[in-house]
Amino acid sequence: MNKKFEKGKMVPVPSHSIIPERDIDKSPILECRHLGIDFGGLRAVNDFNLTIGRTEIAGLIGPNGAGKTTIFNLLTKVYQPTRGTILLDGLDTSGKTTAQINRMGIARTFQNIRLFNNLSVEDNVKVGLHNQEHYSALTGVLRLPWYWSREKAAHDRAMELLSIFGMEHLADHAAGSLPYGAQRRLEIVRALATNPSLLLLDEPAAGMNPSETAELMENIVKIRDTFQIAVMLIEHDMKLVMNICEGICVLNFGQVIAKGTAEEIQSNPAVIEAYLGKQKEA
Ligand SMILES: Nc1ncnc2c1ncn2[C@@H]1O[C@H](COP(=O)(O)OP(=O)(O)OP(=O)(O)O)[C@@H](O)[C@H]1O
Repeated sequence: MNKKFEKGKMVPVPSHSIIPERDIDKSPILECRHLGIDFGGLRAVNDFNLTIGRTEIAGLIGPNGAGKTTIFNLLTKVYQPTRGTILLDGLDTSGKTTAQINRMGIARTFQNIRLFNNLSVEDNVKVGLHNQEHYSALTGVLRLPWYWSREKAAHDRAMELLSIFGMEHLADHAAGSLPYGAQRRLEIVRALATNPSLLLLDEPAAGMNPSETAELMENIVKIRDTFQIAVMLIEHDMKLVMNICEGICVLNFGQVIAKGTAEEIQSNPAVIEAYLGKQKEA
């Protein structure tokens, strides 16, 4: 039987639940084929192959410097690959820009929070929503009726998205004034506002306390279930990864050393030596 993470523990879910089986084989949302990038003489990522299902929560783990963030940068075209192909929903993303990739359906958060600190919480979300807006500059400058109806829709949508994390009451606050955990949640909301089919989260639990992390786990699953999207996350918090990721990929020195379920990964000797073993020593 499937299990899901709820109120701090794994619980069985009934068979009619929308929590999917791993759906990799049903036209994956993402496929990386022989992906690689060199920085001068350094092969930061090499022969990276990965397939992610449409509603899968996937984990990318590995020791510091293994190449995890570089893979996110490749997926979002911050870097163009030296080798290999990335297919998003079956479409080759070669030569696309970061903005084009976002419109194609990949949104991300960053290891170091990147909010507009002086803008309100609501306006930070609207920045993501405006990726979807199509009214002309003239409509905006002249404040034509169409503009106001779009602005009302944007406000309503921003509040709806903020409600995922129970943050509607913070809408008017400056983003920079929020506590750290709330800023991380706002980054996720802003990424969701761009309407992605694949959400990339770079260390979403970094700096969170255990109760915030437990709540985050529930919310990541809730986001996947509500929006029916795929989530790929980089995370050093093994409890989070092992509890909510259906598929886990382990990198070391830019190479995949293991792929599988939490159970398979935890008992893989190469992983224990390269990653979990090192954690135990620490
Ligand atoms: N723009 C760049 N120029 C040169 N080297 C880079 C660049 N970006 C990343 N690297 C190198 O590539 C390797 C992988 O770095 P990356 O940041 O992807 O690792 P990571 O697995 O995300 O690490 P961490 O868990 O510490 O965030 C490192 O050796 C890093 O120094």
